[in-house]
Amino acid sequence: MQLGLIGLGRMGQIVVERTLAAGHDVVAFDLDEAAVATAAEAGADPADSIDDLTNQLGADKRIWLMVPAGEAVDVTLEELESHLDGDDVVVDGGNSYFEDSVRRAESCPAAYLDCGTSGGPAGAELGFSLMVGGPEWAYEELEPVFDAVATGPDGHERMGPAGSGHYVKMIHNGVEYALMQAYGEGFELLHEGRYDLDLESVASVWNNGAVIRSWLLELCEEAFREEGSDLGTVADRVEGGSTGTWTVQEGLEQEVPLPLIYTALAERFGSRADDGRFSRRLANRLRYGFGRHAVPRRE
Ligand SMILES: NC(=O)C1=CN([C@@H]2O[C@H](COP(=O)(O)OP(=O)(O)OC[C@H]3O[C@@H](n4cnc5c(N)ncnc54)[C@H](O)[C@@H]3O)[C@@H](O)[C@H]2O)C=CC1
Ligand SMILES: O=C(CO)[C@H](O)[C@H](O)COP(=O)(O)O
Repeated sequence: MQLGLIGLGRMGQIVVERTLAAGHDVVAFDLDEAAVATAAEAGADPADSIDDLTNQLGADKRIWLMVPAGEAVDVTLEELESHLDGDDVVVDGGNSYFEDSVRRAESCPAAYLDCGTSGGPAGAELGFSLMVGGPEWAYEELEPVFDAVATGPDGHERMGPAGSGHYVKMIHNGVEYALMQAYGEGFELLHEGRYDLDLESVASVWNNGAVIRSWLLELCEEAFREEGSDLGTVADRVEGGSTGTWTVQEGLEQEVPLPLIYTALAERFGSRADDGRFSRRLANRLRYGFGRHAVPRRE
């Protein structure tokens, strides 16, 4: 298959590499020329504009967007619009708000798949977990690419109609916030508590058979190994927050109580006051662990 890839940052480059490794062809475009050059070095055909990208794709275009959620997706779709018809498929693999995806699916001339992507840059080798919403025929058409980008055939699933992929990913992120908060509180108590503990050892022993073992806990272990038990210069400022906010808003609309997710979100907002909480410093470092997000540091 030939795939057009727009957005070649931390996540897009991985989609390029995994798609090429599975024997498909990739035409790659990004506003940043250096990112296009990196994709070309990996074996993709470079494009210098969206016009160029669509010209290089034949009929029945398959295009994957991996640009930041929000305006960049709308701008890209506007530019693509005149090149698309009903036999084409566009995948949005970013963290778009699900209602935006429903709107885009209605107005896009191509079949539109909203694809929640989990695993982050750190999960590149293993492959991602993909939660896909949209028309069944388009999902089936893209299955060879999903097989390549995901951990394999079990790493992707069609969730339902338009919006459902990004809806599931939004709630996944709410869960992610709450889990980070729970690990953060536990390690904060261990850090402030009665014993002088090596937190890397605690995380390591928990990761070997304990009920609470997980990838996030492996990232805690990595964070303590790389930063030290006191987390060194990692600041107590946790960035991000959009997907958690949407999850909490949806909980309110559906009248489903989400006290843990809400508290984790409130902690993030509270962290911007800078009062040194250990749990917030661990959450800050974990966002680097899974997402390669920048780590605010203390002076
Ligand atoms: N980093 C992570 O852990 C994860 C990120 N995501 C989502 O994937 C999407 C991409 O994330 P990252 O790769 O981390 O971001 P990134 O910031 O590393 O890369 C975004 C790329 O898009 C390019 N870009 C921006 N506007 C563009 C436009 N109009 N046309 C063409 N290229 C454009 C930028 O130049 C950049 O190379 C976002 O929606 C993000 O929320 C999803 C799961 C995990
Ligand atoms: O989707 C992700 C992980 O699953 C991204 O890393 C996302 O950026 C995390 O959300 P936030 O930026 O609000 O921490």
